[in-house]
Amino acid sequence: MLQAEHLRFIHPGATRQFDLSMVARPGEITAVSGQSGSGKSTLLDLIAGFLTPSAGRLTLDGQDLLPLPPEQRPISILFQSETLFEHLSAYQNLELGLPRGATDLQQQIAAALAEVGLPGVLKQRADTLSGGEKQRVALARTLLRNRPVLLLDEPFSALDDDTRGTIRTLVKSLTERHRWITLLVSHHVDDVEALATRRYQLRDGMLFEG
Ligand SMILES: Nc1ncnc2c1ncn2[C@@H]1O[C@H](COP(=O)(O)OP(=O)(O)OP(=O)(O)O)[C@@H](O)[C@H]1O
Repeated sequence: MLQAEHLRFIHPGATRQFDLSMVARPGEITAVSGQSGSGKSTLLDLIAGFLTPSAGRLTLDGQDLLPLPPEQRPISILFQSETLFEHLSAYQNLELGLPRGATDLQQQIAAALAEVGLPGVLKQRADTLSGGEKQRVALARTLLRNRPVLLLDEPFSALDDDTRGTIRTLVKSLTERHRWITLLVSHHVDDVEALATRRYQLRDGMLFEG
């Protein structure tokens, strides 16, 4: 279980204090909605380690995450537009950041691409993939890195309606199958309706469940 307890933060020069508490459980998608400027990105940045709270606790199954720098946190992030290196192939993008020299790396990467419904794109350059295909490659990267927390920051916004539906279904099934703790930040009510097991509203610097 991922648990934030009274994470406090004030942006430099701002007056509003955030005081954020929530839980997110394995195999579930926890949705956070709120108006523009309510603090959704601030919450994700605190969890990912890009911002440091002035007080509070952040734990994963009891382990304190706050001392860890972003790259050591057991967290993957999926953004609206995927951050693949466009001039590299799907395989090369997936290989980056994985331990070198593993004998079965190629099989692992092929298996991850097959699991996200993209067999056969190993050698294809990222700039020749569609938006939905790039999101699938990014989900394959999450599978390969095997990090238990997935942060989704408006991940479906740039996709057309059909692709949006299929990527949503894929995120839900991967979350359930791999027991990911998935946190979804979205303006879109239909994304939240389709995916969320648990919901929070961000208002006045605080999270309210329901
Ligand atoms: N670097 C910063 N310095 C000062 N204030 C900031 C900074 N970043 C964000 N804020 C303020 O903190 C508040 C929350 O911003 P945040 O980006 O987290 O909201 P959000 O809910 O993600 O908004 P949106 O949905 O528009 O992306 C806003 O009032 C914003 O102006």
